[in-house]
Amino acid sequence: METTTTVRAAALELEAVSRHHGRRGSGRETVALDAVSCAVPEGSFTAVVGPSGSGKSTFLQCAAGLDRPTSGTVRIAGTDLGRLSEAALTRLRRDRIGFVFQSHALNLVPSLSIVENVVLPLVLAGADPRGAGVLDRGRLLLDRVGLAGRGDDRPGTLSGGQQQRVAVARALVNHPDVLFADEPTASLDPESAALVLGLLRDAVRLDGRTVVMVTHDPVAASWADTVLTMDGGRLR
Ligand SMILES: Nc1ncnc2c1ncn2[C@@H]1O[C@H](COP(=O)(O)OP(=O)(O)OP(=O)(O)O)[C@@H](O)[C@H]1O
Repeated sequence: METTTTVRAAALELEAVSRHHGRRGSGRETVALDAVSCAVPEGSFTAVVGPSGSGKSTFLQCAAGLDRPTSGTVRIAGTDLGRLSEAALTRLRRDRIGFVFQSHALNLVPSLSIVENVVLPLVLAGADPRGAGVLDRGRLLLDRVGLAGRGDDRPGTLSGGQQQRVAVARALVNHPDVLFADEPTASLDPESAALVLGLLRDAVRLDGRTVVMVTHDPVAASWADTVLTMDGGRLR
C-alpha cells in the first residue's frame, strides 16, 4: 500500500542565532539570544513565552528582520535574511511579513482613515490607493475583524481593542509568509484580548497563515498550537 507523508515547509527557521549587545570583551556584553535554533511550520500558531529579560523581544526582532543577529541564520519561507541588503530586507518586511505591535497607539497612523491604514502596506508596495480592488480588500478585512462600516472613520474614534483588530487586518492585507505579533493583547481587557487572539487563530486555521506571537501572558499563549519557552537567551 502506498502511503503519503505531508511535510509542512518551514515558514520561519532560526539556525544557531545569537544576538550580543555591547562590545565583546568589554565586560559589559549581554547575550540576549544564545544560539537559538527552531523551525516554525507553515500554517501554525506559535507563542514565544518566558520571563522578563529572557530574550523574547530580541527573538522576534531578529526573526522578523528588524534587527540583525550577531551570528547565525534566519530564513523566512526559505529566504536567508542575512544575505539581503538593507533595501531588500525592507522590501521583504513590507511584502512578506505582517506586524502587530504591543501598543495600539503605535500600530495605526492617526491621520489616515481606518481603511487607508489597513491597505497601507499595499500602497507602500506601489498599489493605487484609489483603485477599487485595493479599498475593497481593505473593507473585506475590516468586515472580517468585525468593523464593517467603520472604514472611513479615523483610528482615534476606536477603542484600544478595536484598533488592535484593525492592526491585525492590516498585518494580513499582504498575505504575509509570517505574521509577527509582539504582546498584541498586553494593553487590552480580557474580552478584547480574546477577540484579537481569535482573529490570529482564524488567520491560521482558515487561511493557513503562520503566526508567531511573543507574550508574557499564559492565557494568550494557550491560544497557540506550540509554545516556545525562552530562558536566559535560550529556548528551553
Ligand atoms: N539594545 C540593547 N542593549 C543592551 N542590552 C539589551 C538591548 N536589548 C536587549 N538587551 C538585553 O538583552 C536581554 C533580553 O532582552 P529582551 O528585551 O529580548 O527580553 P524580553 O524577554 O523581551 O523581556 P521583556 O519581557 O521584559 O520585554 C536582556 O538582558 C536585556 O537587558
